[in-house]
Amino acid sequence: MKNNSIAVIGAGKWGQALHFALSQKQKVLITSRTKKEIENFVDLKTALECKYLIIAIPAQEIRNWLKENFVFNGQKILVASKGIEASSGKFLNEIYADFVPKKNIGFISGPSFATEVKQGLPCALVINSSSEKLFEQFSPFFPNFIKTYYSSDVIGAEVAGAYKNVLAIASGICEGLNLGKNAQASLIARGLVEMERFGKFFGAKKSTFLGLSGAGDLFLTANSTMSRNYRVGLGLASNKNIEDILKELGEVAEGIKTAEAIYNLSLQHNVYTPIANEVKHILDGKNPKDSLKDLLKH
Ligand SMILES: NC(=O)C1=CN([C@@H]2O[C@H](COP(=O)(O)OP(=O)(O)OC[C@H]3O[C@@H](n4cnc5c(N)ncnc54)[C@H](OP(=O)(O)O)[C@@H]3O)[C@@H](O)[C@H]2O)C=CC1
Ligand SMILES: O=C(CO)COP(=O)(O)O
Repeated sequence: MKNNSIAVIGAGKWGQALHFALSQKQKVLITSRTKKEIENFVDLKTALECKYLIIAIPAQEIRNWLKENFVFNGQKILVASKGIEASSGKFLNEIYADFVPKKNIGFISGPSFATEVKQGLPCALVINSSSEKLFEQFSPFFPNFIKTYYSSDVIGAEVAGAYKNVLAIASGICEGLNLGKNAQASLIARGLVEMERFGKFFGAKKSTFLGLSGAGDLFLTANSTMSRNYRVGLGLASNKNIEDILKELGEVAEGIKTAEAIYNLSLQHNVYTPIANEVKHILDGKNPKDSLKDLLKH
């Protein structure tokens, strides 16, 4: 393994933005499923030989990708994905735990649209890991326009990053139905309470939901057409079917599968998650106006 070598795995929107950002300070390799014309693009084998890896592939694909491609040989890893595996209800840290020791892995969270990061606009991110040393190792790789914070609340950051995608779909629906800014602010505020309730059940800290990973990323994503999940919500409000919405989007919208995961987990553990449940029902074909009536019921 080469000392201080870094590679990004997954050259989608976020992988490419992180590659751009980290390349400001040092040479960073990048690889992906599909070969791309990007500087320092290498094959997967070469990337896996790096000491530091940043993995940016969709949450639902991670387990298979790890099974088929990954061999642990001491690498330090940052996970850039945000989602919960729908087929199992597992959080990403649980999936990675079968392949990588906990002290070798961290999870990125916080408000960070790839498009803005790729323009070098300022942003703040959290590196969540049981190991503060891992944060200290990765932090110097980030450019001056990204401020990094450390948190040990891995589960809190994971729940926040995944849940806000579902709430962004809900917020897009709210906007698409022209329900007004009062309704949208209420939805986002209640959504924050809901994600905290869900997170606390799994051991998350309240403070995580009030910071960058929770309120920060939620306010960003649930308020902007730059969010893919928000755009899914807009499409659902105009009665488009989900296949057409996804074809138009051409990129991942993690909130779709995460809504299913939250719905199942909340049923299993009896956690009250009314907004996420309605998003799941709308994705399954319920009329959004009926969902609204159900959410407003006393
Ligand atoms: N975009 C953003 O602003 C942010 C995104 N994220 C999160 O990062 C993750 C990735 O998002 P993003 O990059 O935007 O998504 P994109 O849809 O832009 O790209 C996803 C990438 O994942 C790769 N991929 C898909 N399926 C597989 C698979 N089975 N095996 C290996 N690679 C696969 C694809 O590679 P290829 O193109 O080579 O086929 C594709 O480039 C998501 O979890 C998202 O929530 C987090 C913060 C910000
Ligand atoms: O996570 C993101 C910003 O922090 C990106 O959100 P979308 O996937 O909805 O575009």
